[in-house]
Parts: sequence; C-alpha cells; structure tokens
Amino acid sequence: MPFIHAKTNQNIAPETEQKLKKELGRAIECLKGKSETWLMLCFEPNQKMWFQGTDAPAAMVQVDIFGKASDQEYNALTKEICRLFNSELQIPQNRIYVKYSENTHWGWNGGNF
Ligand SMILES: O=C(O)c1cc2cc(O)c(O)cc2[nH]1
Repeated sequence: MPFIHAKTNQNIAPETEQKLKKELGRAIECLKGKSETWLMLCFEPNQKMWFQGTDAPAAMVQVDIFGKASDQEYNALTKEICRLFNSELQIPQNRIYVKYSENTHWGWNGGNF
C-alpha cells in the first residue's frame, strides 16, 4: 500500500495527470512486492514553491511505504520518478526532491496490516 504524494509549482493538465498516474503505477514496481494494486496517489499542482531561492519549476515527491525496501530499489524508483516528472512537467531533475518513509503500521478498511 504505497502512497505517492507529489507537490509542484507547475500546472498539471488532465492528460498529463493520467500519464503520471499510469507511469507511477508502473514505476512503483521498482520496489519489491509493490504494485498499482495498492497504490494511492495525490497530486498537488500549482503550489507556491521555492527551491534554491527561486520559484522556477520544482517538485517534492514523497513516497510512503508499508515495510522496507532496499537502497537499490529506492535508487531505481528515484531515477524513474525524476525522469517522469522531467518528461511530463519539464521540471529539471536537479529541482526534484524524492523523499521516502518506511512505515511499520498501516491501517486500511478498519484494521491494520
Ligand atoms: O502494497 C503493499 O505494501 C502491501 C499490500 C498488501 C496486502 C496484504 O494483504 C498484506 O497483508 C500486506 C500488503 N502490503
């Protein structure tokens, strides 16, 4: 049950949002055992964001997972996320942060996994 929460100061057109949704559903498979089946997404476009003193295109992508993944898996996912946000939203890869959180407790449907 991963959760990807992406904030950006760029607009996201409806067709781009669909593409991001589809591609992130594939990218999450970089993490062993994760898939679109349990993936929740949240896009927050048009945010007021500054990085390194400028409001040039930037993104903050937070990935929450239940359990753990390896450094290699995280590196592969960061590569995919940066490639995707660059190709779809024209955000330079050096203006994209990707942050990971591993969670031991995750609730769903009235109970915890
Ligand atoms: O996506 C995951 O991290 C995930 C899905 C899933 C389903 C399930 O029934 C479990 O017991 C664990 C679990 N993790």
